[in-house]
Amino acid sequence: MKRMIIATKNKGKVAEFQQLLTKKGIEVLSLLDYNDIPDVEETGTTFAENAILKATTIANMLHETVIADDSGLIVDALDGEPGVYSARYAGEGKNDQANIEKVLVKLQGVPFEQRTARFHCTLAIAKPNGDVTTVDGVCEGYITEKTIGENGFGYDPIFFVPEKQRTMAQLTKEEKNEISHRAKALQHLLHIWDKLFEKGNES
Ligand SMILES: O=P(O)(O)OP(=O)(O)OP(=O)(O)OC[C@H]1O[C@@H](n2cnc3c(O)ncnc32)[C@H](O)[C@@H]1O
Ligand SMILES: [Mg+2]
Repeated sequence: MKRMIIATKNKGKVAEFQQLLTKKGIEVLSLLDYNDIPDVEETGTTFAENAILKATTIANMLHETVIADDSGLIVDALDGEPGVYSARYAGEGKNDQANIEKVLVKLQGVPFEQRTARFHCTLAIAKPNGDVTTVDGVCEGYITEKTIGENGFGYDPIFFVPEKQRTMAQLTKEEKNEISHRAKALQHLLHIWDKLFEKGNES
């Protein structure tokens, strides 16, 4: 396995997959390397449904094995919101700033110890023959009261990571990849990698 296509148009995700997979000798391509790939409509109500939808649609379109990532932020005090709707929480425009603002406004007055949250990532790996497998990763933390840090993407500036005593947006890419939901899911996938691609099982 010399290269892998990640079925995403999210630059932040691509950068993280690149860092994680390049050190395994795998070149990462994404949908940003292709022209005219339409957005897959995320009609599922779970991360797994959406990850499978994205992976199988793109594997079928490109006739290649691909990995799709469906992920999001789950805030306990908001009954699990924004959850699967994380990318479009404040509207269809996928505006990170507006999404963050909406979470912070809804959590106004909620004390720190009740601001527990987690990032969830489901990865689906789909082969052109229709085989699909999913793995998950979770990262626990707290929602801050204001944005702190410049790195990462999405909700990283309001996600405090107890292990690192900083927000996700204050971590380097390497530090985020030590603890993130995405890195943990990918680790699970790499554990079953040989089984997925053993002889007679490649296509
Ligand atoms: O569907 P693709 O093309 O992969 O890109 P997307 O940005 O739409 O991705 P999702 O549908 O999986 O939505 C996930 C959203 O959850 C948030 N999110 C996921 N992982 C995150 C991370 O590591 N740090 C911060 N926010 C994250 C962020 O707002 C994402 O836009
Ligand atoms: Mg999406």
